[in-house]
Amino acid sequence: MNNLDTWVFLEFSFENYPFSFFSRWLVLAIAMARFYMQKGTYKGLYKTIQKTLKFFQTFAVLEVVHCAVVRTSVLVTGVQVSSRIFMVWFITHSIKQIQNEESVILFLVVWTVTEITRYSFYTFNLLNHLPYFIKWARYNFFIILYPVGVAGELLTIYAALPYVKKTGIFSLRLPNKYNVSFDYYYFLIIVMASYIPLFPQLYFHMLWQRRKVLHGEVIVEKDD
Ligand SMILES: CCCCCCCCCCCCC[C@@H](O)CC(=O)SCCNC(=O)CCNC(=O)[C@H](O)C(C)(C)COP(=O)(O)OP(=O)(O)OC[C@H]1O[C@@H](n2cnc3c(N)ncnc32)[C@H](O)[C@@H]1OP(=O)(O)O
Repeated sequence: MNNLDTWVFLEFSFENYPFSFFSRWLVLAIAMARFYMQKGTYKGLYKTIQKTLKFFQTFAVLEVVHCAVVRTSVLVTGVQVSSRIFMVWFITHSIKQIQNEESVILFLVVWTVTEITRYSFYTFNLLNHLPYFIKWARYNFFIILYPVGVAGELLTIYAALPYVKKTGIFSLRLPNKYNVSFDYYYFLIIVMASYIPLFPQLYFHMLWQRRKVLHGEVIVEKDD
């Protein structure tokens, strides 16, 4: 195998990708911890880690592709991945004024802890040597981390609203040659509102998984 083949194998083979995702999020955690220890502040943290974050989180679309081979819901995974990609590219990347908000650091830390736990779970599971602590962490941490992460995301979108209104970013006003109008400000309000029906579905999905894995209960979930 040449270098490219090796890279493609490591990145895209089903057996290896949990480990590669685990190591990426670990790299991000180390970068965040180093930044905070050196500077003593979270201001500027996003700017320092943004390239790594965008690269890793964008690659998470592979998770939707991998739904073809793992026992997981494409709908749940799709909502989870698309909301994260939306946060990364259409909120924090695009609206620079909010990059130093505490809420950004909040969801970044929560995502990182979650993904390190989740991918270490998948990695050890595939190796058939799963330490109980990792299994326990996978199916307990989310109880707190999910709502905290969602709060971080919603507060960040909320903080972006005044800038979106002021700059008119991603909005299309009439008159224009397509004769259509689009207001990103109201779109963001709809996105925030959509957490109300969608988030409980993701949360209950995880609660069902928890009961199945930790307590051996078999639950038939209605799915796509
Ligand atoms: C265009 C604008 C869109 C805007 C949309 C706005 C609405 C959004 C509302 C919702 C927002 C969510 C926000 C979110 O970003 C917030 C956070 O994440 S905060 C941080 C806390 N988060 C979590 O804890 C996430 C927990 N949730 C999940 O992990 C997910 O539900 C999911 C990623 C889908 C994983 O669920 P899954 O069904 O896969 O459960 P399991 O992990 O138990 O796995 C089931 C079985 O599949 C095997 N598996 C799965 N993936 C892999 C893999 N990659 N490699 C190997 N094996 C894998 C796993 O081992 C299980 O197998 P088995 O049954 O044999 O044990």
